[in-house]
Amino acid sequence: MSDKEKAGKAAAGAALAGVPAEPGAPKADAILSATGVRRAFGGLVAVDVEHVEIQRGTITALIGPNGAGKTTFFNLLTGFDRPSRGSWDFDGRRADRMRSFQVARAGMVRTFQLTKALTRMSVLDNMLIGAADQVGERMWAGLVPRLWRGQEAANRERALVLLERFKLIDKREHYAGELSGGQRKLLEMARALMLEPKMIMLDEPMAGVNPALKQSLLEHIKDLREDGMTVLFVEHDMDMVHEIADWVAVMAAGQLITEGTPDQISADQRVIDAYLGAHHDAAQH
Ligand SMILES: Nc1ncnc2c1ncn2[C@@H]1O[C@H](COP(=O)(O)OP(=O)(O)OP(=O)(O)O)[C@@H](O)[C@H]1O
Repeated sequence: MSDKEKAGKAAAGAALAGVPAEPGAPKADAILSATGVRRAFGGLVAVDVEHVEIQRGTITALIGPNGAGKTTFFNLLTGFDRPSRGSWDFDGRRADRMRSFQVARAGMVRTFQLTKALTRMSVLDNMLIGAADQVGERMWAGLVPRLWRGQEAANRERALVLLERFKLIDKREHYAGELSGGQRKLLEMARALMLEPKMIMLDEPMAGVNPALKQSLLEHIKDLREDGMTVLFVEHDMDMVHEIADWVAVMAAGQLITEGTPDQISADQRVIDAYLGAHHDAAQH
């Protein structure tokens, strides 16, 4: 472990010391604080979170069985979906009425899986529209030539620095579709960083990544914290959660059922039941 990583982990641990392992636990310095967030699709309540706070400068994992509402909750917080009710503050500003691009501008940025349209663009073009796609990828894809002309040199410079950091610089003129699964994940993260976020939200950053690249991705995620960012990520792989998360929030059937350190969560009977319950249900279908 590098000195920088040790310092980052220790600072995150100190910030969370004494926070009770219970849903909605207050944090000393919450960058995000959400209350009464509910999203129903017809009769199905996908998200019903009473209260949650995310401590600034930490890596928080959001876990829960399939269909727990994790992705829907991400979509709500980042303005890509609208709640049935609820409110939240991000970095001291009311954010629940913001549109997705306003949320991104305020500093809360999520990664997106590379869609078909993006895989047909070069890696560098993907970076240059990295900021823009938070307002709707399809709309912006058509504007790339104009962006190219109008772009500031600073954007290009930043893109190249990030591609270097994520070891994708040699691929900059390649189609994104030519990248391996792991390299795509790196590109998704690098694109989100074009916006210089304060908080980055990663949806299953390890899905489809081979073991060789997993370690490198983990290091990149820790670096985000060491650079002062707050990280919230959805993940199913508990080994990974143990390795990098300072804190874990658990959702089941739309609700936040508990929070705590990775060790506390692994030992929590409610968490074990939630996962076993989900498997049990699946087995019955
Ligand atoms: N647009 C939608 N219309 C109707 N139902 C939806 C919609 N989006 C999500 N749902 C439902 O809401 C519930 C929560 O889904 P969500 O994708 O948020 O769960 P998740 O925890 O991210 O699951 P996974 O781990 O499988 O990705 C599911 O029952 C899902 O079928």
